[in-house]
Amino acid sequence: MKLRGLYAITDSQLLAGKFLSYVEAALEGGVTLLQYRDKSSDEARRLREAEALRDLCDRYKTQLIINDDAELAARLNVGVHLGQTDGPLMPVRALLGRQAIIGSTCHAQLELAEQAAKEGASYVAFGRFFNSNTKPGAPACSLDLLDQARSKLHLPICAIGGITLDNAAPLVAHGVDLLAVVHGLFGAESTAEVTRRARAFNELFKS
Ligand SMILES: Cc1ncc(COP(=O)(O)OP(=O)(O)O)c(N)n1
Ligand SMILES: Cc1nc(C(=O)O)sc1CCOP(=O)(O)O
Ligand SMILES: [Mg+2]
Repeated sequence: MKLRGLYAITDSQLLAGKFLSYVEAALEGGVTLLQYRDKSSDEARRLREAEALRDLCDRYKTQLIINDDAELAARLNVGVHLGQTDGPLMPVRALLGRQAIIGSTCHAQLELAEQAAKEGASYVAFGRFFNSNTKPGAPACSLDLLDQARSKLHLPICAIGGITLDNAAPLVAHGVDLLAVVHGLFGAESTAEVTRRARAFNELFKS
């Protein structure tokens, strides 16, 4: 499966009271990957929500990725996204199998991406590219790094951090395969606007 297009990421606070309706609206507009990102330790709710997302993703033929939690990903037979403090990648690859999608946060460091590629990552994520409401403290990353990454790496490149429809086009022009977005997608006022935004993000990959 080609990993290219919109990578929608959930946010439990932003989506409170409209979680599934907003996610479904995004899937309606087209989502290549959907990440369940919930930083709480409420295991029961996390399992319930992740199962609901898996069922929704099955209906829309979208791939579900769980943030941080390889055990939950294994339980649901879906992919996982790992940051630099979320544990080593290789045992997770062994746990989830060769086909599973495993993403790796590489901040603004090409060496981290080269290491992740060696260890079997399915995609590497660089960021943050713009100011992020969701994660204000994330280290900054430049378009120059994308050019270097594009020439050195042979796996999909994901960009994250403050991405909106107004600032995403240069990222795609610099070789990004996946646009990972929270507020720029789910910060919309209505489900119709979420769907419109998802479609518009995907349009950026067609020109
Ligand atoms: C697609 C994508 N890229 C980066 C991250 C950030 O992961 P991490 O550094 O582990 O931070 P948290 O998201 O866990 O707070 C991500 N989740 N997804
Ligand atoms: C979860 C996350 N990781 C980042 C990184 O730079 O590693 S930025 C980020 C938040 C992305 O949300 P928004 O689209 O609202 O800025
Ligand atoms: Mg993490």
